[in-house]
Amino acid sequence: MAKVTIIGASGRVGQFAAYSVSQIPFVTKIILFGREGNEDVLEGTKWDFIDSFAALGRNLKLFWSVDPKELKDSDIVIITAGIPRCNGQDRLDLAKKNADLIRMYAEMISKNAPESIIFVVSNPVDIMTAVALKYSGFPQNRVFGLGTHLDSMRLKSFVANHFQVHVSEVHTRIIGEHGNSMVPLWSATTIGGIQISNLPAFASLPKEEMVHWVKTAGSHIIAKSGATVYGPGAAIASLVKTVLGNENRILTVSAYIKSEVHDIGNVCIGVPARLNRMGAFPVPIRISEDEVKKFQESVEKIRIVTAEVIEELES
Ligand SMILES: NC(=O)c1ccc[n+]([C@@H]2O[C@H](COP(=O)([O-])OP(=O)(O)OC[C@H]3O[C@@H](n4cnc5c(N)ncnc54)[C@H](O)[C@@H]3O)[C@@H](O)[C@H]2O)c1
Ligand SMILES: O=C(O)C[C@H](O)C(=O)O
Repeated sequence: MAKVTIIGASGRVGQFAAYSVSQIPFVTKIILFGREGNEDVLEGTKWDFIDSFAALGRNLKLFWSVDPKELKDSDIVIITAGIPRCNGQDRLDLAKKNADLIRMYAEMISKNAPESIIFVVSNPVDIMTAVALKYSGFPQNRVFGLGTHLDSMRLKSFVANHFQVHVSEVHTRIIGEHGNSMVPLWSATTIGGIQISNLPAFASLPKEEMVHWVKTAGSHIIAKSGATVYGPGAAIASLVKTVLGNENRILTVSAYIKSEVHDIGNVCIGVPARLNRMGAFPVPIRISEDEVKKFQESVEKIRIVTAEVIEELES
């Protein structure tokens, strides 16, 4: 039995995330939360969802609201509200505009659902996670962001295709910024449990092209269809299932690190974390020298923008 609230439920990602979350068997209550003025969209979406539940034989309670009090007793609150980037923009261009909103929602969640877990999706997700952490006042494990989970899924799909294996045979991850400075961890990539560099086909793997595609996948999709929706929505639901199902899977989310990756820390960024009913717990890891260098660069980039955004919020 679990209650999930989606803030930004009138938006594209919020709607598909809500739909994907509604398919998790133990989710029994969903609140589609939106801002005043969007009541009609939320009302229409609610009834559309209820039709889908009838068709699929799902039995759960689903409401919409613009009243913060309805956040009460949420087990997890997903924040998808915020401006998305347009064709040609970088995710970091959204930082200052979305920070005010995330701050407002973090304070609202802290007041109305003080025991919940906050799951940030809005971009730039690493910085918005830091803003949500600061202004909710929640412990570090109870605030995390989608981070590089979606990027890791994108890479996984390419690797599985290249090796002609089912995606479940591929374990790979990308750490760092959900953006240009992301770092693929080939040292932590296995296929069928075998370290990828021990497979002869690794030599012909077009690694650079694959990573380039992962880095540009979001902008490519936005340029063609206007928004990324189904990838993020499904990725969000799989993390919600992992957390609420207390699965203790290790997935790559944006979380506050202290010193887990070669003593680099004091920032929210994409790292492998154990996810369970208490939230996200970064796993101490050791990676190759080259990967550490790139991760450090990614961290410093995010650290600077995070500091600028928080400074502006405080002024
Ligand atoms: N982390 C990821 O991997 C990932 C993936 C996809 C989208 N995103 C981000 O999610 C966010 C939403 O994307 P989308 O495509 O659903 O956008 P959208 O424009 O379809 O929806 C935006 C939502 O935010 C709400 N919103 C916008 N400004 C608001 C304000 N000032 N006050 C209150 N609510 C406001 C809207 O009402 C709507 O519900 C964007 O920031 C986007 O970049 C992140
Ligand atoms: O690329 C975007 O702006 C949306 C999202 O971060 C994504 O990677 O799909």
